[in-house]
Amino acid sequence: MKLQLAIDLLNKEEAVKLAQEVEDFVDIVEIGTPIVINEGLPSVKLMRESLNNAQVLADLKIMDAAGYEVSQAVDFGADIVTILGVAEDSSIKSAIEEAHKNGKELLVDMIAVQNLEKRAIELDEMGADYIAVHTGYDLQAEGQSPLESLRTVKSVIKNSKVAVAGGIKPETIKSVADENPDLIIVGGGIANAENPREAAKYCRDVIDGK
Ligand SMILES: O=C([C@H](O)CO)[C@H](O)[C@H](O)COP(=O)(O)O
Repeated sequence: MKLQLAIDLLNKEEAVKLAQEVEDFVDIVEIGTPIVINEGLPSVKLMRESLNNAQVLADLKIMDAAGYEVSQAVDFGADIVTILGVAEDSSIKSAIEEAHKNGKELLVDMIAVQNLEKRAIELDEMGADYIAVHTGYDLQAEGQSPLESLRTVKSVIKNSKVAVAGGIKPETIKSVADENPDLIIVGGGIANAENPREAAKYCRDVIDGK
């Protein structure tokens, strides 16, 4: 099981500082959508150049022109790029093809997908590397969590890895880890913690079963 730190609400220099502080405990560092919107792909490049071993995920949430967008993110140093599960099949397929051509991975974000089971089966067959169930900020504000969706998607896919995101905190990560996803994504639970390094270590220990 891998741990990803999602960084959303900082500028790129602050994001690098946070990532370096917790890099020992995380497998993947995400440059979140708000950072990409505010500062563009140079934020991905700066993160890639600033880390030692962690992979860098560019949370582009691609919807169209997918092959091109993936190629750009890869050129700027992304190891994993995200696309939305509600995108057209042709977009998903070209994104997968472009990522794999470059030895990189594609994560499909299931935010706003209505029929999770059906779409997860289709994405699995298309060859998505990760299928991520995700309760976004706006539904978190309504009290929703991604646990039930995680169970649904896990029960139907055969080849893709399953990721889970949305409001996961050190206090709740154990209940998520118990479902055995391949990747747990924690954003504010680490980034907004009083001591982010301690929060990241705690999450790592739970994932490692310590
Ligand atoms: O993808 C995200 C969200 O849509 C804002 O861009 C977050 O990175 C994701 O939800 C993880 O962050 P937390 O919910 O704060 O754990």
